[in-house]
Amino acid sequence: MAAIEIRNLVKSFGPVKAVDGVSFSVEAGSVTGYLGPNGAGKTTTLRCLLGLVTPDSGEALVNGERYVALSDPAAEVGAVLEATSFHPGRTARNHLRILCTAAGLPDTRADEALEQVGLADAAGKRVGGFSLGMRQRLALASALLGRPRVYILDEPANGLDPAGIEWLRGFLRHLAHDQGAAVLVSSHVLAEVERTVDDVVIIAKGHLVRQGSLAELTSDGADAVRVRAAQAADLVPALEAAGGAVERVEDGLLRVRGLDPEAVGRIALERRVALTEVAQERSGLHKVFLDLTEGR
Ligand SMILES: Nc1ncnc2c1ncn2[C@@H]1O[C@H](COP(=O)(O)OP(=O)(O)OP(=O)(O)O)[C@@H](O)[C@H]1O
Repeated sequence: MAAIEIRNLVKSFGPVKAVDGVSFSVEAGSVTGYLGPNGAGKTTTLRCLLGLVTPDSGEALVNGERYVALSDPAAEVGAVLEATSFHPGRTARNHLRILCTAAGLPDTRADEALEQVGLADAAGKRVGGFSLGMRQRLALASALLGRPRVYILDEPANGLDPAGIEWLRGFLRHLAHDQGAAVLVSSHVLAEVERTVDDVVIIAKGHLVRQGSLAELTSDGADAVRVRAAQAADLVPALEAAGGAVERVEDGLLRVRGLDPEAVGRIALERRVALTEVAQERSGLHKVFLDLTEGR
């Protein structure tokens, strides 16, 4: 049984099909990035998983159950949703203690969770004065309270500075790889999660576009360099001698695998061939995501 399972999920809001037949699963011990442009349907999917939205059809299951059927939700799944609201007058510690009480957890979990997210020093401060990044950490602390093994995080990197994003990366990987948790993390910025995730699910306009492992996403080996030159044919022997696999796309246009643009440029210079174009072509999931998000 997968820790998180989405099966043929469909949800419309009036005429808008927010999620239209999406299926994927997340296993324990791995971080899955749920990626897509703004409005793709990511938040709706996650809200279905957390029982906040009722699907029109299909299923969104945590540990094989619908969220509403979980007997002790705080101990099974931790969530960070977009735009979590906090009472501004409450301290971080009190905010978490209230959640502990509601979930039947000891108060001591509040300080432990604050420590885990690096907010121990701010435990007694009012949340109203917190930066967006601190609020994100506090939201994450609330997800940790019941020590669940499944995490559903909607854009958790929002508002974090580069150091915060680096910290979050290490933290999510630790949860999954060292503690065996299943982590599903949404983002509309590929670069944010690229070094965090093991697997990737990409959606756009409510449809699943691609899913695969990170290895497939970043399969540099399959990336190619586009080379355009009037005398492109003169370059072929030298490119091949340097280890490139050359495809002749059309007269004056080559696609070279196994060499980077810099190496191609150096060879062209040595051969005195004037290039009119030299560009990295992305393949696989990387290209799919860029095609979906470019210009947005
Ligand atoms: N409660 C709602 N009422 C009406 N339309 C909604 C509602 N929630 C979502 N939508 C619409 O459903 C579509 C998918 O939205 P969703 O928030 O799931 O996308 P997303 O991928 O999370 O986007 P973002 O990255 O901007 O958060 C959008 O067109 C959105 O406007």
